[in-house]
Amino acid sequence: MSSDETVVSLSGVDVHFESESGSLNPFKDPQTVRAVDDVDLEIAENDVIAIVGESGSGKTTLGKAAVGLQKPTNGTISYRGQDIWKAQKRFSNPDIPFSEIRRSLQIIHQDPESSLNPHKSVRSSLEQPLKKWQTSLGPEDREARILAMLEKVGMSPPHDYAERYPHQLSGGETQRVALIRALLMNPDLILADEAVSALDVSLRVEMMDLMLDLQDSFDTSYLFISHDLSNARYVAEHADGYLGVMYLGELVEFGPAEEVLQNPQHPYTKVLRWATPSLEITDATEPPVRTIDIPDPVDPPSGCRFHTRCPHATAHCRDNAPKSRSTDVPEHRTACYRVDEHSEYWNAEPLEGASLDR
Ligand SMILES: Nc1ncnc2c1ncn2[C@@H]1O[C@H](COP(=O)(O)OP(=O)(O)OP(=O)(O)O)[C@@H](O)[C@H]1O
Repeated sequence: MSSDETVVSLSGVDVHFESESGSLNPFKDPQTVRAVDDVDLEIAENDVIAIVGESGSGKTTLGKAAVGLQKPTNGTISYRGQDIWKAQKRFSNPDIPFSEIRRSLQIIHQDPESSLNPHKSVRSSLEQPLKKWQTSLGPEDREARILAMLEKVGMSPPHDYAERYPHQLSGGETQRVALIRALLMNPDLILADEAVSALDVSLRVEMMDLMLDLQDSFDTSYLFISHDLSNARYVAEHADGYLGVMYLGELVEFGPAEEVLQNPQHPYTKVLRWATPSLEITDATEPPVRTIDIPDPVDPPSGCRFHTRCPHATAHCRDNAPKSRSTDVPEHRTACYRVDEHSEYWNAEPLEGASLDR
């Protein structure tokens, strides 16, 4: 992590959901989806962390947990050392009040229209956070602040945009308003959940550049979630940030973005890299997996969850779940036995179709 102070810290976080199959069939036990399993993550001031993984790997659930919108089943989530969920309890008398935590942890969604009230003008939507959190600002200062922000994000003339309603904005403009709205709260962390995925490809880079540009002026951190490694990489590399890779609820690799991309240690990260043509790192035509089938998160494989697909899996991987461990590079960690030269992995029998080849 950077030397700045930690804003949000997740320690041993699980988020498990009871699936609804039990209600459809009362004789069947409800099943548990392990959306997030045993994740540790530290987000420091001014950090940019991009989390990437296939659909259903638990990215959104992890992000929501980090900003206090999803209660963990196990583990703790703290904001500047204050347990977020303890702060919510009545009579808990926390060091940091929950309202302050709520303000400091903001979210922008894939579909920003859902976070803007269709019956409110842009001005009115942006006034709300200022009225609530910047009570010293009078109406004129508020107006000046809003117009300056609209201008800053390229929505010019700002007076005209301030009058508009969400249906009069393009997708990119709506997303900019959602970003301004989050920033006006002066947050420490913004969860950007697939924030650029719905935009046209040409607008994505523009929006990501804008987010990074504003990060400097607002001193905020981003937890940027994407199923698309090119977007995650763009944001994390440009900010000199971190990249985390999720697979079936687990954070299987984490580290400085450039290091994770240039020197991936988890075989699943290599699959993602292979599947991202813009990276142009490999000319292999076949994906580096034994099977393309993704297991059911309700019933994940034993041991290492990637062992059913991994080209290097052994019986040791099938029978034992690897803990996240450090690689040779500072801050780079992965949940794969292959980084430990003393692991029993190296003496175990490769699974059918797999090999130990490095
Ligand atoms: N409220 C819920 N109740 C039951 N299961 C849930 C709930 N929210 C998420 N899940 C399940 O948890 C798993 C992880 O979901 P999550 O949305 O976090 O993944 P994701 O990586 O963000 O995927 P996507 O990009 O498709 O949203 C999925 O199997 C999903 O069906």
